[in-house]
Amino acid sequence: MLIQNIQYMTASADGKWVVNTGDILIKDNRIDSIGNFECDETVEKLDGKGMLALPGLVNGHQHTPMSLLRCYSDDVTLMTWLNKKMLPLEMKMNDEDRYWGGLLSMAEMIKSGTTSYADMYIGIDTIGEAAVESGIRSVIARGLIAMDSDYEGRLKEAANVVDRWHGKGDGRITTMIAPHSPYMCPPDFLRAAVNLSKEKNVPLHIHLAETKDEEKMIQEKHGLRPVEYLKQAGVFDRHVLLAHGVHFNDADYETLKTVQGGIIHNPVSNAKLGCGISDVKRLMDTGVKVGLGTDGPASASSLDLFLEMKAASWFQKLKYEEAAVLSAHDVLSMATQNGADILGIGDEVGSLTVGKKADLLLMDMNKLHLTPSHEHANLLVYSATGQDVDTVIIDGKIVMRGRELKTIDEEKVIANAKERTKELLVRL
Ligand SMILES: N[C@@H](CCSC[C@H]1O[C@@H](n2cnc3c(=O)[nH]cnc32)[C@H](O)[C@@H]1O)C(=O)O
Ligand SMILES: [Zn+2]
Repeated sequence: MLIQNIQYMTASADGKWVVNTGDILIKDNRIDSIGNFECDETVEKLDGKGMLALPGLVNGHQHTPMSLLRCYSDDVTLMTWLNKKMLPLEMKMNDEDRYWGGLLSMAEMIKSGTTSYADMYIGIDTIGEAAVESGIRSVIARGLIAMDSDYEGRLKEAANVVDRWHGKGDGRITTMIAPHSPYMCPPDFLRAAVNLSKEKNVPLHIHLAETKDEEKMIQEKHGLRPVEYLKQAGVFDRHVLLAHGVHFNDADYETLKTVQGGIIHNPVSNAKLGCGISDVKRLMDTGVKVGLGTDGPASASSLDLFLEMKAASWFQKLKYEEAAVLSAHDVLSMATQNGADILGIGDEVGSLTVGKKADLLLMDMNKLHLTPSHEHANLLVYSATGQDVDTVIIDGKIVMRGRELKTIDEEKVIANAKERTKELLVRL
């Protein structure tokens, strides 16, 4: 496929995003070359005039089936939301619910420009199926909570997810091991999860330092800070995706200095659940990689990463009372290459680079709110929304064109998601 006459964004070594114009040639599932070409008529052409190409966005932390619980419980603290509202309903969810909820999330993500994302949930087989069907790039993991004593069964399920799914969907599906959080995993269970990630040679995915309550709980139970607790269990010996990272002290930043992987910042979820504002500037100054995520649709309520980019930048500027903090350029890198690196797929995706997998979006720039274009990075972060994404290509395949999904029947997903939700509520 040849995308002709397109403006495209690449990040230079100093972290600044620049715009170029040319043609992008995609062969099979990779970016073959970028420049100016003539191709014969056998090559599919895509006119890029008026469009701006970007690397596909990476949503680094998700619980896709929770789309069925969107706006079911809001305006309460995290621990009330999770224990009183989410978990009881999630216990009643079946595979069919998770399939349609998963697909609903994937459709929403693709429509707003997300091409890769990380999922932590249960009933992963149905999520895997939905991911393969939708064409999205997905890093899936069985969320591990020590709710009963069947640790072995849960760890086995997590291992099975890796065995069955790693590399599926033409390599679009990869896997992780996901102990839920310090407060949901006792030490031996957490250590067993770390060992499993070693054994299976896949990264870890865990919630960390999301609330002050968490800090208190871990202190009371184990006499440690959440970061120390993870350190003692060997979490930082592995590549790890740490979701949230809001509450750290000086010693924590010191520990995080050498972390492989990094923090996925979920500003909208953190704001809505009243958790606090992660110190992204300090993390970055410390040398910790920071990516962006929405968290589940029941906490963020929207899966539009363009909204997260705005929130990330706004909140840091407010926190520091300094407009120069967390520029649009930094935020674009968080939503692309940084996220891809933290998901362990940064060699393959995250930038428009020859040889990488062809995951990209074409933004329709012919819009009132995107006119004029002095500085594209600023325009993308501060003015654009997911609705401005016109075309999405994942793994060399067009999954959306002219805002029409090619792999997912949108109306069918909406109808089924509504139906599943109705039935789920009856079961409660
Ligand atoms: N409930 C499952 C495993 C959970 S996987 C992912 C879990 O993370 C929960 N979750 C979603 N967002 C957040 C968050 O921001 N912090 C903590 N947990 C969350 C969500 O409710 C879901 O139960 C079991 O029975 O084994
Ligand atoms: Zn979460």
